[in-house]
Amino acid sequence: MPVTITEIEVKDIRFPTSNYLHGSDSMNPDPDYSAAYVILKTDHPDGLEGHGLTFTIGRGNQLCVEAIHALSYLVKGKSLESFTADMAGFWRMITGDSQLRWLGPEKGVIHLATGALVNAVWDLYAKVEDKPLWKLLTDMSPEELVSCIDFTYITDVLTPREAIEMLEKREATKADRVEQLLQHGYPAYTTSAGWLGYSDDEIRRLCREAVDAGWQHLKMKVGADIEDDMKRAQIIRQEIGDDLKLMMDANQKWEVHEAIENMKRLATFNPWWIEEPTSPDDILGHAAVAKAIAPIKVATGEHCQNRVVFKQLLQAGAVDVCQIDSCRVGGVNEILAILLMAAKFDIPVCPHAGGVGLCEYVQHLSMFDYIAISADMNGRLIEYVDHLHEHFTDPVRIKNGKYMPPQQPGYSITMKTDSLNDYSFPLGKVWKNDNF
Ligand SMILES: C[C@H](O)[C@@H](O)[C@@H](O)[C@H](O)C(=O)O
Repeated sequence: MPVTITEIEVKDIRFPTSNYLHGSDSMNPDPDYSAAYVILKTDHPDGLEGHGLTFTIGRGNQLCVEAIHALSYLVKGKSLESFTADMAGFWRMITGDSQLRWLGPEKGVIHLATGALVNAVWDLYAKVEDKPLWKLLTDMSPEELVSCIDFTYITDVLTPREAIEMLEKREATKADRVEQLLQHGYPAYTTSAGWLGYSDDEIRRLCREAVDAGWQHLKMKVGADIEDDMKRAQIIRQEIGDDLKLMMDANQKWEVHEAIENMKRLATFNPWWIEEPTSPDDILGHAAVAKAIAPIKVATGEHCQNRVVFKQLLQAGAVDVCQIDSCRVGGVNEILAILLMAAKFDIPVCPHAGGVGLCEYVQHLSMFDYIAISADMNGRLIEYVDHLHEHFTDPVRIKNGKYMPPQQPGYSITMKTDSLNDYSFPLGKVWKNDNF
């Protein structure tokens, strides 16, 4: 029975910094985590809806909400089947709209909005098929998966034929990896002990708690002040010992030469990777950093605009760890292209998840990557931050430092109705007494 998207609601959801207990990073000192949230209402007899969001911060959310409104005419009144029959065509229709394309193309606010809308369609698709998104993707044939991808501008590194061959290689053993995941989960790392702004005692306490909870990999923020970074790294190493992996994240703070100089100093604490050492647009800068600080790895991707920029990061040897972001690029379709390109270059994918709803989203992507593309969990981790999960109807489940596969149908991004009401900006109960 065809399912029609009858109405589209877009909400401006904001969580004041004081509502979740963490410090900050070198570029976002006071982030009100926010979601430009979209609901696709349908005529499905069970009232199924597609939900999607894009993670932004505070005031920026408003622009994203407006951009989703602007795109929604492309989806409203259409049937889900008209999209799923040609997923790549659906994606091209959204990103190629001649009235809106000029705003990007495929970058910035309009592409964040694309991510929210496209992911909402995938959420609806998975709910209609009664499967969690990772399983929906897993059950697709190589041809079906490849038919979801827009290969425009990437055929110099990946053709549809090659993508099908890569996926075919994994077909026979997919079921074993599903079993493995259901039993043991997917490895993760925590960012929660490493924010800026904690006292030394708090850092020690958070590190101890993280070690006791079974975390083997921890990430700390750097970039505000190198002396402070050295001091905090020393405290963290004292608490977690030499064997656990420590990652560092500069959130784009440094010039290329500063990144190299600072990482040569921080090397004494044996960091596994440095994340976003400089501008996310500076591919050659990342390549220079990677060359100068090896064997410390360079990780980036949470602000990478689209598959074309990912392609160049990979081609230039500028990235050792590919950090896809489920909302910044244009949703599941574009993520599939990036996962396949990363696999071709033999670069592990460790998704970015420090935001609202990102953990809920990216677990599906990493699990699918393992089952159908990489077939490997070595050196691959999903980021975990421990706040705001209580707002979701199907929050992530972590056991012994591992993500357990979600079981409910959809893309795990549906927020509770009370949360949507209370945190709506500016009239939800959390905001309504504030003066703006
Ligand atoms: C403002 C956010 O919390 C960022 O600090 C966060 O996304 C971060 O870059 C991360 O890697 O998790």
